[in-house]
Amino acid sequence: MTATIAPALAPEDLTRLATAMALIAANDTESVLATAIPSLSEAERAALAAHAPLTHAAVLVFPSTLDGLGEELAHHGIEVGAMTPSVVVRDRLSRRYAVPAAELEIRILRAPVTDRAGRPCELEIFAMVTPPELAHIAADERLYGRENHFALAVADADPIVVSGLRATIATRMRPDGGGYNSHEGATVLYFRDAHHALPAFRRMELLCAGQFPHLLATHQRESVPGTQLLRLMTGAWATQAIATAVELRLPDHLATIPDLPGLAAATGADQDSLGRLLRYLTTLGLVHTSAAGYALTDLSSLLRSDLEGTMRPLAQMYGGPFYQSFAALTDAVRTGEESYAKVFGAHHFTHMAANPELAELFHRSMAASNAMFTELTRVVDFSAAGTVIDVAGGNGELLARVLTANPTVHGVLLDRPHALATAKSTLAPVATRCTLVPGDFTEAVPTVGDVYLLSRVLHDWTDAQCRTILTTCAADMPEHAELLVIERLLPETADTDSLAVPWDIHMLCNVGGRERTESHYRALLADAGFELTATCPLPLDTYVLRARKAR
Ligand SMILES: C[S@@+](CC[C@H](N)C(=O)[O-])C[C@H]1O[C@@H](n2cnc3c(N)ncnc32)[C@H](O)[C@@H]1O
Repeated sequence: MTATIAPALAPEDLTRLATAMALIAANDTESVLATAIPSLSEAERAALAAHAPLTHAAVLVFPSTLDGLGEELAHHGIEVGAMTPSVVVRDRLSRRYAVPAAELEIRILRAPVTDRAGRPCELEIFAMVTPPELAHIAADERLYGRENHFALAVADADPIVVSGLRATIATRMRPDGGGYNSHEGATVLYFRDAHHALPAFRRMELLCAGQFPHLLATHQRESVPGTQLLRLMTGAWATQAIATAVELRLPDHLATIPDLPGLAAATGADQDSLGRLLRYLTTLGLVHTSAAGYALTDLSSLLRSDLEGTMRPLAQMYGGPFYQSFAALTDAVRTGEESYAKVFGAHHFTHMAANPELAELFHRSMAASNAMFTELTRVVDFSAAGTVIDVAGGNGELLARVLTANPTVHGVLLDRPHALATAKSTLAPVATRCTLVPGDFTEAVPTVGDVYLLSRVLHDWTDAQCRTILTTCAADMPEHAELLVIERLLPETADTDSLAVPWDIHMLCNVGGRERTESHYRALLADAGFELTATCPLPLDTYVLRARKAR
């Protein structure tokens, strides 16, 4: 006589198991990746699939007992192998529901299934023995399915491969904990996209044979949302640490002095405090610390004052005047008016005009982005241009580069009188081919040019003001002349990272302007009678937009 099996599984859990099996049957590695992480490029998806194919879909169920569970599952067509204890999911539930881990009995069972491509996969079943006093866990987990996931198994798990795969997924899905299961000799890393439209695709597991304690620790830290939030909230500390470093001329001294007492003596700083600053700068990637002492990194080398195109003035501006105006960002967001004018009593450009020293620092800071200027002379062929007009060219850094790279070209620098004062020395090496013209681009620009530059000008102004500037240019430029607009471009879609996004806030705060998308600039140019003919990328997320008068 066959013994009757008392059912241990609730009907809703059987339904959930059937749904998970159907999901695997309807998917394969490619489709799971395409659905779960749609922003992956085709190449990334193919590489991920090659390194870590789909291995299982997991469901957490709540039997009253483990006795007879295998037979009951078999009765429903789910043939499972041996049970192993769960460690990671048990610990997650223990933390989530404040129940001691020792009081949770969870086993892992696996049933072979095939995906839609006919590849062998598994249904992974976490079975948590659920006495009545733990019924609330079952109810909550069934409702939210927090432990449901698809898993990718890393074929040849080594630390480099695992860290690369982890980094690729972590740019799209948030790290969501993980652990090492000693019973299975495997590390699991979870990721989550809480906003994914399909609940079944909200979690992903990277299953790696072996132990990766360092990687796991990083993943666990990143999984705590508070860690990331603390880093973000204290971003201003990094701004100030860098400003302090340049104030003390630390990057200059680090070039020759490796030891703390020597650095403290050279900078005139308190040794203990300087040591603490150096430790923070090390975590920011600005100082290299080793047994040999302290040294500059590629990043902090850019802050040396003797470097051509040094970024030191930028560090001084961001840690100085712009730091103060950013403190009033709330006001700018509330009113739509730039906070700089409220903090300093005048619009940015008026304030600069009245403060020559600050204006000089500002213009040097603008010139610090010389990487984009150098590239512009490579991307655009200026050699056939008789005259290049740099409209609001600041301290002449860009025009100097254009004229130096093109020995037959003449240049005209138009700007406010105070800006021209700072331009004379920059343009001294090409002075015989260059004219400085004080003026106002809302009234007139020189009429003799073949190429007109508007570099980082339009982003300082509202759309209406941009139309005035562009209309003035269109009216005064010869028919054949080309207009080159150099700006950061806001991404047309939300999923692309760009420096233009934070700089848009910078513009709001400091000048009352804005960063724009390419299509926004195209429309502004069209309003003034220009047509955009090409857009070419430059370093530091900037672009040159090439335009001609529409015919
Ligand atoms: C952000 S800076 C850009 C400087 C330079 N083109 C560059 O890319 O480094 C803006 C420039 O616009 C100039 N400017 C502001 N108002 C102006 C006006 N009404 N007419 C001409 N230039 C003006 C400022 O003096 C400043 O040099």
